[in-house]
Amino acid sequence: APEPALSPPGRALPYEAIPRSGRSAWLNLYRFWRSDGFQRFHLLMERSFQRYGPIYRETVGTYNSVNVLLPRDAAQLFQSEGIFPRRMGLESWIAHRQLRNHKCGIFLLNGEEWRSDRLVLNKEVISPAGTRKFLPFLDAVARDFVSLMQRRISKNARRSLTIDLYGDLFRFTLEASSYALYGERLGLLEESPDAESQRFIGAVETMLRTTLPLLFVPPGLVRWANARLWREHMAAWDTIFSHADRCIQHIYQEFCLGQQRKYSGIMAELLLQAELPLDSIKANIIEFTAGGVDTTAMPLLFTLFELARNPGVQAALRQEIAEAEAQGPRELSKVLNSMPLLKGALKETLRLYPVGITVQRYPTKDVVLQNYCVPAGTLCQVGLYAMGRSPQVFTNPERYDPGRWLSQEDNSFKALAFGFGARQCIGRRLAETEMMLFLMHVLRNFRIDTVSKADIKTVFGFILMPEKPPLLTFRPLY
Ligand code: HEC
Ligand SMILES: C[C@@H](NS(C)(=O)=O)c1cncc(N2C(=O)c3ccc(Cl)cc3C2(C)C)c1
Repeated sequence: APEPALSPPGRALPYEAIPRSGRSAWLNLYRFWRSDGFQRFHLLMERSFQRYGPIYRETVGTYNSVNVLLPRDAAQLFQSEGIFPRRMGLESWIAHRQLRNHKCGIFLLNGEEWRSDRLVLNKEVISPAGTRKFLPFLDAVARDFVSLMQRRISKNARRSLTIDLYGDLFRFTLEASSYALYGERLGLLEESPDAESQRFIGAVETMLRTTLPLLFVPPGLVRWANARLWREHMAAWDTIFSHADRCIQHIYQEFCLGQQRKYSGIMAELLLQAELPLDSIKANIIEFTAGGVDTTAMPLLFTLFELARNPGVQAALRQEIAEAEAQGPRELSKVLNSMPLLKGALKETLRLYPVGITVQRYPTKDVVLQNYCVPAGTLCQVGLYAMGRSPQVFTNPERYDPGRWLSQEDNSFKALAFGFGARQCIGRRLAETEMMLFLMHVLRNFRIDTVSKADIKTVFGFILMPEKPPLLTFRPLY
């Protein structure tokens, strides 16, 4: 076969020369729809990288994307994101906001509108100062979770507890994020959790599940083709908004009555600062409330499972926690910063189970990826799931080894689970501290075991989740 046409040195190959997955866009869409391809989107991407190499182009229906998986290509892509980084829009979510005449939060906004809201929100939600203020709230909820488990264990003679933690983890993350956001306990970790909040958790799950088939198809078509799915999607959104409205009303009422001076959560700080109009505060708080449940519960479940099937790692973490405690009572943020192995465990979990399976950008100027010229405005995606399991990027990728993140090797652009730069996940510090505190208190009080050592199958349901939740056993250490 003739040698592939190599471009003269220094000249990038044309865009059209990028390897393509599947010829016909519409046949791809049909195949996706039929084979439930959306649920296995991350696995299909991994296989495409194995077939076509570190860059390929795919067209599914009206959606066209250039996909990369190597850190240096991610770095190249982020260098050309401009000052208003942009991701793929979520038409069905925007359609709901327009239909109900709600403002959009920063996830759905773009350009100047996004930037002005984001800069105000950063101060309370992701800055070190903001994080230090809501940290104690998350610590209180993590301690309550341990008490809940101890109460349950004391109720059975075997002094251990084997349960499907799914529901409890959703209650924990909603309780924790709501306390940080509203300064109010929902009481989800008590014996009889509040029914309305349970309905909210269900609505977030339904909304995320019904978002999936809406991702790649214009909402107008879906409303006609599958009215029931559309109605279910809208009803879930309405439940989410009415729950958040209730919480916001409580705060707003108290805020108008008298300005208490001590910190009482992110929402109160935003009202006090008055740098955002109330309807913008509401739109963003709703995104944080709904976006703070499944996104953080799933990595906790995956971490507990990996620690259960890697007892050596679990013991090393318990040792690090004990040493951190032995240094005497200190400010919580200092305690968390003295547990690098626990931070590495979270990175390991998000490497193998990235909640958001890709990071997307539209480059604002032509960019060269893998020596191909990609024109400005082309949707580009970094395949996080494929990157995290690629032997080209990580040695022994299948091994759950938190220590790999502490070594001297260059890990830049390898830990992208929260995205990158000015548009990275604004909930990053909330999620990280919530997970660190949860694991610190749980590992200090219990040993985690699991019968099944087999890999968990994952499905993509707008967030990456287990096909079947693993059964875990909690044994008290004392
Ligand atoms: C409290 C809310 C909240 C939590 C908790 C949260 N997120 Fe996010 N996340 C957001 C919002 C809001 C955005 C959109 C930010 C923007 O567009 O400015 C976002 C965006 C992202 C993005 C896209 C970033 C980019 O560069 O495009 C990724 C990836 C992400 N989150 C990952 C995660 C992971 C992983 C977790 C948990 C382990 C998580 N998020 C938990 C609110 C949250
Ligand atoms: C899974 C990952 N997808 S991503 C952003 O990487 O493509 C992700 C990361 N961080 C936050 C989210 N959110 C949700 O889950 C969610 C629910 C309801 C609303 Cl109103 C807003 C949200 C956001 C977008 C905050 C989702």
